[in-house]
Amino acid sequence: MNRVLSAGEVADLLPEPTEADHKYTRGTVTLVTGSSTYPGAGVLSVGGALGAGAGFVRFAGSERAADLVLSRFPEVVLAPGGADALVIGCGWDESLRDPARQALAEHAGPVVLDAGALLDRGLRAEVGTPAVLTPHPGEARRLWEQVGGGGPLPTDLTEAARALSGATGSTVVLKSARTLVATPDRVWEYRARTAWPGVAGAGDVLAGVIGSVLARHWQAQTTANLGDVVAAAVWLHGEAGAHAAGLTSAGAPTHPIRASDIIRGLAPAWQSLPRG
Ligand SMILES: NC(=O)C1=CN([C@@H]2O[C@H](COP(=O)(O)OP(=O)(O)OC[C@H]3O[C@@H](n4cnc5c(N)ncnc54)[C@H](OP(=O)(O)O)[C@@H]3O)[C@@H](O)[C@H]2O)[C@@H](O)CC1
Ligand SMILES: Nc1ncnc2c1ncn2[C@@H]1O[C@H](COP(=O)(O)OP(=O)(O)O)[C@@H](O)[C@H]1O
Repeated sequence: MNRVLSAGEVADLLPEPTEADHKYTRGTVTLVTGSSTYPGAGVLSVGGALGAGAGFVRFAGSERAADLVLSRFPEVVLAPGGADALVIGCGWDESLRDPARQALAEHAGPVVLDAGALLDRGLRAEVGTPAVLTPHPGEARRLWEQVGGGGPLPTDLTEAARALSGATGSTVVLKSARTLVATPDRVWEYRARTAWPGVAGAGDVLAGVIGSVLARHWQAQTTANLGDVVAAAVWLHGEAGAHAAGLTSAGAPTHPIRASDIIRGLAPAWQSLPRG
């Protein structure tokens, strides 16, 4: 039976900052995303990281993407420095491999590998645990072939996510209308309340959101289960998409969205969490 987080459980996993918090205690994230081929993915992943509560966001993608990121989000820092969590891969091309390796060499915390980065064997091998891989179904099939899964990837999404997690030893986020988060021994599920978030760039936003939530937990050294933390991030992103599409209550009429709208939906999704 897949675990489905309640809004109350998500609220506990996404705590509000306290008076004692400051930008560094709230989690720092570095994103190696947005190649010159796909600069927009850099902007979208950074937007996800900022909108999910990180206190400090660094960007180490291509120069072209960096210009776009700064013009949209001047709060982002380009100077190198440490981070609690790394997000690598959204809008990947080969030019991001060197900055990714450099960031990994100095890093001990959680790493999110998305898009082309999760299919790069060398890079995967350089990531210590905990690693989070975020394939869509096409990437999941290619990853399964790479890790020598034997036979086709199971068609059942739960089995597929579990198999990929077992074969890679990583937490796997298998994305679709139903998103499965799998660790080798457990599976979480988030079922989207509307299909509008299935648009280009939505997964880039998600990678940033996961990195942001992981950074906060790593920095605070919480004892929360990694799968629970990632599942909470998936919930926040999914509910942000629902808010963006106008689905504020069950049955409300909805409308098309673009991935940038999901970033804007993160605030009302966060605000909808039951507190106290
Ligand atoms: N604004 C930007 O900069 C943006 C940049 N982006 C960046 O673009 C890069 C390429 O990413 P990508 O996902 O577009 O292409 P790719 O990895 O080749 O896989 C596509 C193939 O997989 C399959 N497939 C099956 N099921 C699927 C499913 N549910 N969802 C999706 N695919 C599914 C299907 O193949 P089929 O099943 O038809 O054989 C399909 O042809 C990546 O770095 C990304 O970050 C994007 O994020 C967009 C916004
Ligand atoms: N039918 C759908 N309903 C709701 N969400 C969807 C649907 N299809 C895909 N998504 C979501 O959209 C995102 C797509 O991610 P991905 O395929 O990596 O796109 P991109 O690389 O363009 O960002 C994932 O978060 C996935 O859960």
